[in-house]
Amino acid sequence: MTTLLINIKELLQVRETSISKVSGADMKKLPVLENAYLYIIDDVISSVGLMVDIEIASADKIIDCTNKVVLPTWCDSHTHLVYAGNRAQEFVDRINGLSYEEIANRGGGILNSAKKLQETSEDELFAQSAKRLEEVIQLGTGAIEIKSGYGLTTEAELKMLRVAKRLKETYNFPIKTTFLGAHAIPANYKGNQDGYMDLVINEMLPKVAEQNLAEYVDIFCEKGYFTLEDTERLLKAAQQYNLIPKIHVNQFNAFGGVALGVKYNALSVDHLEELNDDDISALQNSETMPVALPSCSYFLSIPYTPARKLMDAGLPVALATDYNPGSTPSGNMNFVVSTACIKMKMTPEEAINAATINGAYAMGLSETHGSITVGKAANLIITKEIESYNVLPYAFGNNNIEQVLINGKVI
Ligand SMILES: N=CN[C@@H](CCC(=O)O)C(=O)O
Ligand SMILES: [Zn+2]
Repeated sequence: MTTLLINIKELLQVRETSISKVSGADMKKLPVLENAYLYIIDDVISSVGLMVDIEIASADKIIDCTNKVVLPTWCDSHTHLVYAGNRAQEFVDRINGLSYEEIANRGGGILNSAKKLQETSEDELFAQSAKRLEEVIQLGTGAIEIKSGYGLTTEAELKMLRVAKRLKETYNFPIKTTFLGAHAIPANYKGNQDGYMDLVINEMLPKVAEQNLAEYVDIFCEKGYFTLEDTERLLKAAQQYNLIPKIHVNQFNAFGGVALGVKYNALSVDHLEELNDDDISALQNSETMPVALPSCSYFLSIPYTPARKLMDAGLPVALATDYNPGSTPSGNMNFVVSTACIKMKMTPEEAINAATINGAYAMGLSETHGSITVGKAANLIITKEIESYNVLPYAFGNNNIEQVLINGKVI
């Protein structure tokens, strides 16, 4: 099957040679071909170029992209998309004055989602999650990471990861899975944090590895959740199973989680709403991707990750949704890109780099996704007719996507 996109007004993120990520001042550079074509054979990009140079005369399917922008699909490297029900009541409680922390202390928050998930059958959990996945694909997401962490018992954690695996198989879609058993201390372990860490490390972790259910390991390293000691214990134990860290750090407090992640070669450190100079120094000369989650900052009214500070220090930044029922009930990467521009003062070029190639890096997918490069997966967004790609972040809240192609097929 061959597909030819012609008359593309702007073809974004065209990289002749594959790069793994972009950092610092390079994030301002977004390579664009104007009046371009793109040719797909089966599920991969076969050639790209200017319309004036096109030599391909026919294809099984031709898509006219006059006045439209084409770009690689979004790479959403941080989600909790597999969850049960919602926490709309807590949203209302927050409007009425309770803080995220107060809600969690009353047994709401993550524990509320864990209770719901434990009571939900695997098939029902799959059905709810599949609906969310289908929705975000229509919004232009073409690769995604999914965490466990709303199970908090061995059985429920495994159930979440099995559901993520089934999504991957059912949709033939790039999904990376992360074991986040250390997301919160369940009520029956209150006052026995070490006991819960023992369960995570000695029972959950080996089963996750043995059943090949995750590639990454995560922990919510935060005051009131898990300490630096817990984090180090987990990351050390995970090494023997070759589970790579991608960790929640610095959401509310900065106390050394970033440096610890770097020490254990974390693929990414995520959140970073609070960030100090030591964190920046730790990230310099590391291969760890800082990941910002602006929709979470928006929803919880907490600070935005200082992306400018990171980029000015020569570092890369990736953008992701954090899709989850508590702090970010939205998997919309278009909103993330807009919010990064509007609130974090990222330029459209920086935000698009952060949401494509750098997101791919944060999932270990930059060899196959995240740019328009010959040989990479033909996962593409075709916009509606727009003046330029600047309109994507500018027209926040609008859906400017007309078509999404996954593995070369319009979905
Ligand atoms: N911060 C930790 N975990 C999630 C939110 C969890 C929840 O409130 O359900 C996050 O990344 O924001
Ligand atoms: Zn998260």
